[in-house]
Amino acid sequence: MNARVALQLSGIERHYGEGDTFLPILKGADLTLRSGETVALVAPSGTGKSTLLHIAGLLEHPDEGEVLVNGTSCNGLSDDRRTAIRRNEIGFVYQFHHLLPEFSALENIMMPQLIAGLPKAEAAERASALLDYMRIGHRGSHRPTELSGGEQQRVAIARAVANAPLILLADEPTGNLDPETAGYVFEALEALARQSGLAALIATHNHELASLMDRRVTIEDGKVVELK
Ligand SMILES: Nc1ncnc2c1ncn2[C@@H]1O[C@H](COP(=O)(O)OP(=O)(O)OP(=O)(O)O)[C@@H](O)[C@H]1O
Repeated sequence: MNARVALQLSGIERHYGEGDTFLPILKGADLTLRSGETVALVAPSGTGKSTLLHIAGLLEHPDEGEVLVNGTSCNGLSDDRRTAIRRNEIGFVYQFHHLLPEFSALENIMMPQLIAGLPKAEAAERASALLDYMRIGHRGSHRPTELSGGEQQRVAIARAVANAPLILLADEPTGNLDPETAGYVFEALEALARQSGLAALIATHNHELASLMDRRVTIEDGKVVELK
């Protein structure tokens, strides 16, 4: 595949604790993610999936190694610059949706666009199109508590891609959903990646859903290893 490299992690090292509690988690992890590809990160609990996603998403610094987003090395950038790259290039989806409860589904999806300076009408139009794409166009005026778990998660995905990021990072996005809805959410992520050239890295414990992605990787002894 010759698509451009959206995210490159090289030689990532990360530990927690010191002295007696020293716990090395990532020990030279490498990963390349290209535009339009979906990669499942399937690894046992505690091996460092969330740690890797946080480092990839510029939420944490590695002890060693380099993170390149769209060719830009993020090592040594100011916090402001890292925040700007995160806002413009990276979307996040978590196991629990983290939607703002006092706003409607539509408003939740508009929010990142308004923060990015888009006019209200344009943000509303794009939010509405994303809701349609996720097949929940009829639920736009509802608040998160009025939506089912699967609907909430689809709103969260729509919000994560509202500013057309280059990279989508998802940490157990279907962990609390029933199998049918989980399959639906994975399909939506896949279709988005294919259509918009998004590069998606999705941590999941679900091997069946992982098999829907272009590639599967795991973490073994602190390194990223390709799964067949
Ligand atoms: N802030 C922290 N301080 C100390 N240890 C931590 C910290 N964050 C994570 N850890 C430990 O690092 C290891 C990796 O954590 P991480 O959350 O990345 O794993 P994971 O693969 O995402 O696990 P799960 O599938 O259970 O979410 C775990 O053993 C965890 O207890």
